[in-house]
Amino acid sequence: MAVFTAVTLDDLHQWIKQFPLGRALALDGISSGIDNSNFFLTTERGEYVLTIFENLRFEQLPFYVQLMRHLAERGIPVPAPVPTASGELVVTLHGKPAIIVSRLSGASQLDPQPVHCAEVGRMLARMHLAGRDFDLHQPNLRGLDWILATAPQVQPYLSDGEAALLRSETAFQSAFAAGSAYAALPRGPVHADLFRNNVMFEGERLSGCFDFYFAGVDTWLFDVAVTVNDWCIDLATGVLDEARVRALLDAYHAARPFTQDEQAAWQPMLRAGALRFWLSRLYDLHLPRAAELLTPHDPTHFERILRERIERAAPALPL
Ligand SMILES: Nc1ncnc2c1ncn2[C@@H]1O[C@H](COP(=O)(O)OP(=O)(O)O)[C@@H](O)[C@H]1O
Ligand SMILES: N[C@@H](CCOP(=O)(O)O)C(=O)O
Repeated sequence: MAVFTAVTLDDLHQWIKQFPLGRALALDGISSGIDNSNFFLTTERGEYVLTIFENLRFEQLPFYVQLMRHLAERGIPVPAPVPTASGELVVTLHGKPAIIVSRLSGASQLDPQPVHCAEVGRMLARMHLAGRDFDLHQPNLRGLDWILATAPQVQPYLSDGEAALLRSETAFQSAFAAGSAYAALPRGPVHADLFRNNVMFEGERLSGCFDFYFAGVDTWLFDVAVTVNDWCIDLATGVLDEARVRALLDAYHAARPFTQDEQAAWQPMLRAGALRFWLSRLYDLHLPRAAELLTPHDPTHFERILRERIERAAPALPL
């Protein structure tokens, strides 16, 4: 998509002076992405990305932007927000919240092999460990509370089979979340949307990850499940590819060993990760946001994944 909000170099001539970046030399809209207006920005000091937030309000941004800064300062390859001379990370441009962040190198790897999955697993474990001393708290806004509030809204639009699955899985997840194993799971800041299109590689080296705008505090295992459900599957069927699952989980485990409680929670958590995105895609399809001008992602993709996780156990977490 897109650029919802047009910006020109002239618009930036005075505006950019609040940043220690020198003059703006070039500005190019980025066509991919569906939530915000993003631009590659070249200044006298280097290469950056300018993001104008189309749906998030100012007060919703500190957690995401401060988390990116926290992780970047600890060597995790995420965009580093650029503060203004007065220390502000979020400013206003054309009446909307905007940030400037460092530009990451590389490109998405949409057909990942085990070597790429291992890199993602290693980086994800390091991200979780680096987030332990992050002092802001915001729940995962697409967690169980959101699921229980959203499911009834989409029910009227569903087939009998879809409606039955949604009812049974929300009941299953409510019972799972009320259990002692779930309560014992390690948790902290999670990305919660680490899909292939939000990570970049240079060859086999992971060079960055971005799009922290679904991040929140949740179980680390939820983040692993979301990631495995996108990086380690046959796209046509949702069936897990054992070599890629093993590569991702073994690399994660080597950096941050999984606990016994996580072993017990692994299968239900893969279902939770599938339910979360099946439901958000159903919502976007049947109840699109006013600003939603694009073809939403296909919900059936995650219905298939959920049914597959229910019917067939995934490879276990490494001990
Ligand atoms: N810091 C960055 N460095 C390099 N490319 C980026 C960066 N942030 C975003 N991009 C590019 O912009 C595209 C859209 O970004 P994304 O965050 O997915 O959009 P949206 O904000 O709509 O979710 C990405 O697919 C990527 O190609
Ligand atoms: N990645 C998720 C969430 C929405 O997608 P995005 O392109 O806005 O990151 C999905 O595919 O449903």
